[in-house]
Amino acid sequence: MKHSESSINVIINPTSGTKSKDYVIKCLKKLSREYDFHFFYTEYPHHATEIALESVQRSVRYVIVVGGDGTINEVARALVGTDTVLGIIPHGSGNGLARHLHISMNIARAIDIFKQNKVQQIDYGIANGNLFFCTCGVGYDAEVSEKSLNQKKRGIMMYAKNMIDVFRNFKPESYRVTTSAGNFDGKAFTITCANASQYGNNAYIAPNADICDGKMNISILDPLSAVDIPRAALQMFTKRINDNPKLNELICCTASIERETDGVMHLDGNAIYTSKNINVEIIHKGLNVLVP
Ligand SMILES: Nc1ncnc2c1ncn2[C@@H]1O[C@H](COP(=O)(O)OP(=O)(O)OP(=O)(O)O)[C@@H](O)[C@H]1O
Repeated sequence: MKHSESSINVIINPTSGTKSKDYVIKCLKKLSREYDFHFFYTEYPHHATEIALESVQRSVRYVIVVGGDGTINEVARALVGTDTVLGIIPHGSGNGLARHLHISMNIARAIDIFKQNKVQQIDYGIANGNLFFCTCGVGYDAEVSEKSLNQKKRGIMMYAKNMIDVFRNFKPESYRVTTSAGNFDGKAFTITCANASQYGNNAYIAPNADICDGKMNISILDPLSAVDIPRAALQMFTKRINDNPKLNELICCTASIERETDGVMHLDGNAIYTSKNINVEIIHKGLNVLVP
């Protein structure tokens, strides 16, 4: 790995999203007289973390991700608490963090971020030792993420199919959520700890979440039946989910979620298995990110 403090490491996940990465590489290569880009292609899950860790060790100033929220998570977890700055060229299926930060989905405009060099410190979350930057949660969303694990096909159509398949057999679990802002006790469709306001694709689960306030917005949806889904979906895409009478919101820095058994949890849309008790906390302004 060739590095210097002025170099910019670009980590490309060739499998993220549904579009070819050729155009973005071509655009970046056009700028190679002005910027000292070094390109790295991920070859397997978590490879991005290894490349990012090595970049930090070598004091690389910027690490740019060409990928989606999963790749961003793998890179950003190596950058937290360091001076290395994360750049995002959105190329995933949902691009929740990029959308929250108003980074353009237009590649040429997203690349313009280098020229402005505006750096913002953002918060991130830790759930049972696992980092997240957008959202983490349990319940329906986590089960949909679990179904998407190891599926080769990506994109919104695949995700929509998984959502329908999971909904058919979904049984809400009972939870106890304890926070300094209040508690929740009962069955829930989904519990989402939102550092950013959306899951991706402009589906806003916590429209008022502020990524720099040192807090998370925990959105808890009571059990939903099939007739409740169209309204809840419409409200998510129009930033009005807080109008839904089945939504409970707790805004806090730390939370404990207790459920009936160990099970699945998602972090930025990627499912992992964890214990029945989940401790979540927000770390204030722990990551430097290039923003428009
Ligand atoms: N070469 C590779 N082969 C298979 N999987 C990979 C490879 N490189 C990275 N990955 C995995 O691909 C996963 C998905 O990437 P990513 O989340 O960026 O795309 P996405 O799911 O399409 O977008 P989004 O998360 O925004 O919806 C990551 O979790 C990462 O571990």
